[in-house]
Amino acid sequence: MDTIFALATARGKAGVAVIRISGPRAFAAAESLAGRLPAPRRAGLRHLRLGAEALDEAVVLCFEAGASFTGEEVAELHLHGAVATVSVVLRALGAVEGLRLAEPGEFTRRALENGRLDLAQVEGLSDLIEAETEAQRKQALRVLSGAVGEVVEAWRAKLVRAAALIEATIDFADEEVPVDVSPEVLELIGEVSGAVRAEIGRLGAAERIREGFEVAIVGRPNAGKSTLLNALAGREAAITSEIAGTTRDVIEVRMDLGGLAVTLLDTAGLRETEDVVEAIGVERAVSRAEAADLRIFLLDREEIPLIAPRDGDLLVQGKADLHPAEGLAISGKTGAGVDALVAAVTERLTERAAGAGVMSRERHREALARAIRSLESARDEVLRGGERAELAAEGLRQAARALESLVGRVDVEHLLDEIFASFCIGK
Ligand SMILES: Nc1nc2c(c(=O)[nH]1)N(C=O)[C@@H](CNc1ccc(C(=O)N[C@@H](CCC(=O)O)C(=O)O)cc1)CN2
Ligand SMILES: Nc1nc2c(ncn2[C@@H]2O[C@H](COP(=O)(O)OP(=O)(O)OP(=O)(O)O)[C@@H](O)[C@H]2O)c(=O)[nH]1
Ligand SMILES: [Mg+2]
Repeated sequence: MDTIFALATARGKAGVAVIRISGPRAFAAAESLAGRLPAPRRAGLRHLRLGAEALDEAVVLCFEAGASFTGEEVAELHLHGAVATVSVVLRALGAVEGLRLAEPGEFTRRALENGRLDLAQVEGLSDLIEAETEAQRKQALRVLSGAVGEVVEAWRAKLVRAAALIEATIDFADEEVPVDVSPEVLELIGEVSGAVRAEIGRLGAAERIREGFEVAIVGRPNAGKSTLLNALAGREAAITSEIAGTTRDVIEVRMDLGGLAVTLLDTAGLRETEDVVEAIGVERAVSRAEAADLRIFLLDREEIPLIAPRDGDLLVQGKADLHPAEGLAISGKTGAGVDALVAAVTERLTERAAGAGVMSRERHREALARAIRSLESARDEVLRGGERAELAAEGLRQAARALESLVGRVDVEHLLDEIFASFCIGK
């Protein structure tokens, strides 16, 4: 097994920079620079030297194999965060026999291989590092702490019990008065499918928290959509003008609304048009608005929107500084009503986010759907009864395997490269 090392903190000038070394030669490598190492899990201040050359004065922290993040020997060098310091220490480590630079996510991959984290926790760790808002941080931390593994284990235990009940009747099929286990088996299958379906129902909201909700501003040309976007963004993200048909491309602005990641979309004004380029813009506006989680319809007075609002969408009167208005009314120009609009959007999205479960990816949705299919076929076999018991038990085992793939106990080798490719070096 190679010993790997990398800068674990962000690149560039910083107060402190941490280089992490993991593998069988981690302590030996750290010792070659730092001299006598502090006791494991005790920080010690050391002069790092390469021969006679002083490299830095650093804090050194060691974790023994079996009690570290990766499960291997880990040594950390907490350096002064100068670009030149990091660079000279990385070079010195690269010259140590048996050491090489880590690939992206390789420390975490080792943690997975050594059973320190399950696959869902690895995804949670990846999400945690990507987290920019409070909701993302909370959701990722829950997953990193093993929330997915806990639900999966509870479901799996029920399926294992149901399969065992069936197996028992197969083994004792010759008895005079066979016990009918099917009510209990059906009950267990029903409980697990109900819970799995509920989790599928909560997955969309969790996915939105992870990726961000999309909120589209739509309305007729000149309604003031781009002006509103700029007011919300606090900067001139979109061009505005008195010429109808100014916006053509969809303009995206990322925001944090009450701890939720939101991508706000400014779109082309909706109208029939001879202008080929504008028409493409209108087409994009319609399709992005339809796909968005929420639409803000910016209306002229008494105007009927060109696409249909859905339940929960916001109908807002624009240019409220020019005309008296009722209900939700804003002026992108003066800023009047913008705070109330933000509050209304935040309230609606917060309501949806409240329905989030612990699973948040397409991979999870697929595994849950596979589990449901196997549970349905198992239930059908139980209901048919008699000779089909073996098939019912097999369906239950398949469902259990689908659930286990969530935490990576089976068939996930092919997923790993993709998952780790998105990690930074040093994680
Ligand atoms: N300096 C430093 N800070 C860090 C990390 C790190 O690697 N180094 N982490 C990196 O992500 C996070 C903390 N995660 C960690 C997870 C497990 C262990 C660890 O040593 N686990 C052992 C001992 C557990 C214990 O003492 O209770 C184990 O699980 O056996 C360390 C850090 C955030 N802060
Ligand atoms: N008085 C007033 N004028 C506004 C307001 N919002 C926008 N305008 C003006 O209305 C015109 C159109 O504004 P835009 O924000 O470009 O309108 P838009 O909806 O993005 O238009 P398209 O991109 O063409 O669809 C500009 O001259 C703005 O200055 C407002 O709240 N009050
Ligand atoms: Mg515009």
